[in-house]
Amino acid sequence: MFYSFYWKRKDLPPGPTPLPLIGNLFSIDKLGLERFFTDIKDQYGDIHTFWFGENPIVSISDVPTILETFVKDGDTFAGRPTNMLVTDMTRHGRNGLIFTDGPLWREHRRFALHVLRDFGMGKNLMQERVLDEVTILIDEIKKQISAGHKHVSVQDAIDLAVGSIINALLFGYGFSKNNTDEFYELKTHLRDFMRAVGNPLVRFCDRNPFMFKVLPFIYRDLTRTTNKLEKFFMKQLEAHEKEINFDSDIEPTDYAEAFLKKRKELEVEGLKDHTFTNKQLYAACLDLWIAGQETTSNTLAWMVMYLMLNPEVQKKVHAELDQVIGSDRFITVEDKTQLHYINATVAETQRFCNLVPLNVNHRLVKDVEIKGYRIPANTTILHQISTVLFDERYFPEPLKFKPERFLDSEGKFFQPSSLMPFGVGKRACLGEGLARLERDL
Ligand code: HEM
Repeated sequence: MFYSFYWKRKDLPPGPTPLPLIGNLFSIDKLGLERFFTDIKDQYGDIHTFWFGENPIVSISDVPTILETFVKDGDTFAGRPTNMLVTDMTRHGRNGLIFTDGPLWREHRRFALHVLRDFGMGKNLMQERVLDEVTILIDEIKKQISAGHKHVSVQDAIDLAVGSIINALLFGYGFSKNNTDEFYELKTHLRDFMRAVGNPLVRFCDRNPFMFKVLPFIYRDLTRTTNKLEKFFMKQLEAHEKEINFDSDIEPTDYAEAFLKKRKELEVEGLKDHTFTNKQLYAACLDLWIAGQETTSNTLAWMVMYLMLNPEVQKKVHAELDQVIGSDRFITVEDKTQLHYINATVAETQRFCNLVPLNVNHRLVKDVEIKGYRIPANTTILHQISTVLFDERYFPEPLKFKPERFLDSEGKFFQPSSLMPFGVGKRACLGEGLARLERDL
């Protein structure tokens, strides 16, 4: 009792009392993530500790401290927790982009960003792909309306478009033509996978490999869905590998091709001990799919919903579109600087939909002192985006949907540092550029 209620907590920032074994899970379940985090910030201050099982998580909720730590001292805060059984099971060890750290993560984050940038800025390939999907999406919705459908699911159309963009980025083809079945199959696998990963019992045992040995049935669903997903991705990868011309000098046009060509290059150079392995490729594809699909698709679906619920905002958006773009062409990224009210509406959507109520855990790679607390290396720590986005100090009347909060006195859009839906620092969202493109176009 003395250990549970006092000793293990004595040097950490304050927070709600954790129960032995389950930590604060009862309160989180009762209040929901957003309310729980806002309540503990109000009660214990901007730096506090909550517990997932026996694992403490230090959370920072104010912008100046987040910038001082995660941004200014980025490398110190760039680790990911090491003892995560579920991650290791689903990615065959510490592979991929989201949960790796150290040299492997640095090399593959840089590689993925390089690939994304090559498809984006220079050649505008990404913009073309996104605009193709926008055309298909609008045509599909128009088709359903003129066919007299009483219910048109904009969300489904957005979901398919976003899925097509991610798949084209990874494997070079979309889903919007004759292969929608493939998309729905993958969505089903991913849904089952996320359910299995999110199973409270699985989460509870995540950091205790011992539990896996004692209660292997807990992980049955997880193993089954992981196998299905892996089979799906490996089938696509194997088919793709057969089509690639490794002797051609033409630049790769998707991530898998770039990855496989890089591997070939390293092998030709005689480097056998490299990290461009099949396990890494599978895990990176899984991470890019998981991180890039629902996030963007749900943000866009929320935007449509907010416009429906706020007709006065919708009217102003329309007026700006009529004035700046007209009705005979698509918006391109070049138009962005002139669309102040639309930028503000998009920013307010990302604030208000608060897509990541619990940010991804980071790990301190060395001891630090924050606001008088000495926090040892390897402590799990995060910046809590969700409490920042609803903090009165940065966003007065946070529960109101008000695009105007992002317009200055001349009606020009500005983006404050407190608007951080993609996170900040070295581990900020790797797909931010792509997500912005999809969001804006
Ligand atoms: C509206 C859309 C999106 C939002 C709100 C979002 C938000 C985030 C957040 C909050 C993080 C965690 C930051 C942290 O660890 O502190 C993250 C990480 C990540 N995101 Fe996104 N994301 C979005 C779209 C995307 C897209 C489209 C992709 C892929 C193409 C993507 C790929 C990733 C990856 C790979 C990471 C892990 C980065 C790392 O650990 O180094 N995200 N994202």
